[in-house]
Amino acid sequence: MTAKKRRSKRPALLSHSRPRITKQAAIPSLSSKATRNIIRSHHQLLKAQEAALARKDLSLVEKIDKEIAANGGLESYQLASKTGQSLERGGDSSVVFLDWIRPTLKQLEKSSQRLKLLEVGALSTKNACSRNPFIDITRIDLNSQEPGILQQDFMKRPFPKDKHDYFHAISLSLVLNFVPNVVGRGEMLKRCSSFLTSDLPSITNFTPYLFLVLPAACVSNSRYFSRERLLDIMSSLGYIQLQEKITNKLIYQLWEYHADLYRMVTFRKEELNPGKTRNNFTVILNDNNAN
Ligand SMILES: C[S@@+](CC[C@H](N)C(=O)[O-])C[C@H]1O[C@@H](n2cnc3c(N)ncnc32)[C@H](O)[C@@H]1O
Repeated sequence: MTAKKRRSKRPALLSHSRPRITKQAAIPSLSSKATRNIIRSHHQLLKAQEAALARKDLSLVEKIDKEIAANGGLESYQLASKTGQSLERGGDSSVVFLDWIRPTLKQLEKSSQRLKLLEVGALSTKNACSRNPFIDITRIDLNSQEPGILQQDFMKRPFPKDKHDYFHAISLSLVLNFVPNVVGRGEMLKRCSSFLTSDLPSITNFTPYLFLVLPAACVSNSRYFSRERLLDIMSSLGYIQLQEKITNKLIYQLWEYHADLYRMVTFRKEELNPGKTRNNFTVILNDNNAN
């Protein structure tokens, strides 16, 4: 009898992502292995830099800065992420969001109002949401790749001053996991609600949305995080989960924001799923009222 070759079961890595869900044109220049390596290495360097910063080791911070630049910096990371969105090995996550909010958009068809969407971490002006006539998108990114994307750090975006500065929905697709600082991730989630409004008169009792996409491994294979922990955090921030889709690589969620449900709770880093092969992804939420 011949011995069957056994495939070793590796734990899911955070850099593996993207299901096939779009007809977008392929960007064939990078192999999927190269794409994964660039994404993984960028995340690792940001994480190492964050740790060096916490230790006030400024020479290491500078050294890592140079290493990031030598690897092509944020631009090369964005190219790798875009490749992940291409037909060959990925998908445009906004297709999922669009599918979920179609009934809402249907209600806007007979009105002149549009669903105002803030897309944080936008890599393209041509995704499915951008092509929908009932959505009015504002796109921002730390490093803008196109004229239709405003170069802006969401964490520094000025808080709304009048009703035009609010949004009916925010998309955070593969952005939260990009934030290297675990407290910063909590701050990012908290900050979203300050930009959301339920003021959409054409729809009775409209409630604003948050569309969240993360690598599945963040919730399925982390020592310090889980779907339940994410649900607890989002509930404390006033969100109710409407939709969820989990693939081998990504978790997509649609949340509805209710300001009256907000009850700030502190969530610290704690071991939820022990295991040597797990990753360390987590989100810390501090009760500091710093919205
Ligand atoms: C992996 S890409 C994801 C892009 C796209 N949303 C997607 O789903 O494929 C992450 C993007 O988020 C951007 N980003 C991360 N933190 C941000 C912040 N605080 N403000 C604006 N953009 C941010 C990065 O510059 C990067 O282009």
